[in-house]
Amino acid sequence: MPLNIEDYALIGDTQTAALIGSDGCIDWLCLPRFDSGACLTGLLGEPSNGYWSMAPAEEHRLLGRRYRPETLVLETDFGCDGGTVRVTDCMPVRDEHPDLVRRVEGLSGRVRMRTEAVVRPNYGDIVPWTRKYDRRLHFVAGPDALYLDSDIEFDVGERRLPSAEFSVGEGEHVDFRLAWVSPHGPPPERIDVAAAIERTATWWQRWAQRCAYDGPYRDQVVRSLITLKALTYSPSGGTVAAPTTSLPEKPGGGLNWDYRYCWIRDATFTLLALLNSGYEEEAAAWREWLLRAVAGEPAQMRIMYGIEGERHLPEVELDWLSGYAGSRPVRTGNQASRHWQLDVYGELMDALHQARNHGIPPEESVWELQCALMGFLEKHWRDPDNGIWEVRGRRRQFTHSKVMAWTAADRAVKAVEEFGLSGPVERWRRLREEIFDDVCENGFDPARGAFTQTYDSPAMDASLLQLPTLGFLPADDERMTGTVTAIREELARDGFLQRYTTGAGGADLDGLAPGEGAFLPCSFWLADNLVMQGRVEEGRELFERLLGLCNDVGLLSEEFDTRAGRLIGNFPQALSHIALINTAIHLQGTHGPVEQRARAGREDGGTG
Ligand SMILES: OC[C@H]1O[C@H](O[C@H]2O[C@H](CO)[C@@H](O)[C@H](O)[C@H]2O)[C@H](O)[C@@H](O)[C@@H]1O
Repeated sequence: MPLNIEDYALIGDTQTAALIGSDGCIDWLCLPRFDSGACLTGLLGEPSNGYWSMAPAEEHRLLGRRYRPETLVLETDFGCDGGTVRVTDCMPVRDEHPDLVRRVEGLSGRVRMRTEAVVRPNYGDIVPWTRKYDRRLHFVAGPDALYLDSDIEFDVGERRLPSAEFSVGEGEHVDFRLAWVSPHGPPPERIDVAAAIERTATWWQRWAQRCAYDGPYRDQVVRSLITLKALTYSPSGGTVAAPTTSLPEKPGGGLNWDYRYCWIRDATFTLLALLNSGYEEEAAAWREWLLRAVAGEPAQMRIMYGIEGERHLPEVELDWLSGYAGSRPVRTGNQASRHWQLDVYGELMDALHQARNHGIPPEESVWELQCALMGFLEKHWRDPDNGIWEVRGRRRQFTHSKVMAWTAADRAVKAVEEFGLSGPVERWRRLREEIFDDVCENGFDPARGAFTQTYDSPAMDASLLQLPTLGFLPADDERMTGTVTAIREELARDGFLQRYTTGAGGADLDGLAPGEGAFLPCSFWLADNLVMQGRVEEGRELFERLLGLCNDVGLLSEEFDTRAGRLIGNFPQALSHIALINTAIHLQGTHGPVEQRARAGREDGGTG
């Protein structure tokens, strides 16, 4: 039986990441980048696909685990008859070699430990050539070469399953370091593991200290910010949606996607969360990534890119992997990269508007790009699209997508009005009004008093909760209060929200089998709406219930299975943590991200 998804913790070096179970086992590690082939892939298959365990050899129990305060350095404590022991894990912030370090420390008594380092490059497909030089193991497989240095000797065995047993007494320690090198590079020098851990802890603490939020949810906000920072590929500034692929939306099912890419949508929300938490530098780096990625013909803009802005992300099934809890297929790449999703234009225009509002220094090419995008949008906003949820059925007239087209027009108008940029503002004003009228006429069901998912169906969609946040209508407009009521009636599961209805009717929309859980970002958006409607305590109550879904180290995945009471989907998921940060700031009553976006849309009666 695999561990539950919530039993994992994240470590990373802002270029890649690993997941460590509460049993001390690393079951997921991609080197050297987030999107590289994993060399430990037990998470998505069998132990033979790679893992690195570290735990007492005899019967034992988990005493607790935690991150060191405001860091991404993980401590896991185990107890057994012989005594207690701590395993400290982290990925040092990148210098010469991508690496992961582990320190085992005796806390009391004497504990016999066992470790197994089954390195299997290319997503667990390859048994590497393994050589041993005293306390160093060398694994080679094609483009991957890894070195495992330790204070003890491993026994490699004939089956190339390196393992070791050793004991630690109180005050003693045993160190390990796994480093990746390019196969033609020189072997890495040995390092001082204790110093690397301290340096890494200090780096994260300094970073976390810049957090401007000082409200009652600071611990959760800082953990979420650290998670976002860990998911941001530092050389380019692009943020991956999650560090994993194919953790299922429904255990045992086929809704398994690769999230190790940068979605314009998710990255835009990240930018807003960072800006509002005091991280202007990261926000500026993100904007640079964005400009590089989308450079070129607006018609060729993608909804997602690789971490360096790559466009070719073909979806492939890894048939040698049995999947997390049998959830097949395991996929790499993402077919959604070929989608037409209208909302990304609005998200991009909004993000650049917010960046200007925050004083991120202007760049000449930015406005040029925005004008080109507007030209494209003017011609195409009426086209059906795949929508914010990336449905794989036929393209539709999604109400949320049209509202995002309105957002693009609105922010273009504001760029001229508020920042003195030049453009055909009259034309954009007319466009904004035309889209507004179109949405109110075709995307609103007067009988139900609610906006609907598409122009041709009465179904509800939680993305419509974004309308007041974007400034399309005030939250207390009766069309919005009606929409919130209808969304809760149709999509609430134990108080949390699904994105849309799957199953009868829904399966047709998606072209995929039904069965997903409550989508956590949408549930935070519901809390935002309640707060904006003045129902602050109701909003807070929902927010605190959502905080209760965080695992023991403060992490959230994309969805929650309300029946099983488990986190599901890729993990940890940036969108969920972004929504957490935004709602926490919103609840604090400052002019947080939600209100700022809403004001941006409303102030001049932008509703046409
Ligand atoms: O559920 C089907 C879709 O799931 C993924 O999309 C979701 O994740 C994206 C990244 O966080 C998010 O931007 C999107 O709004 C979500 O619906 C997956 O990438 C798609 O391929 C898949 O169709």
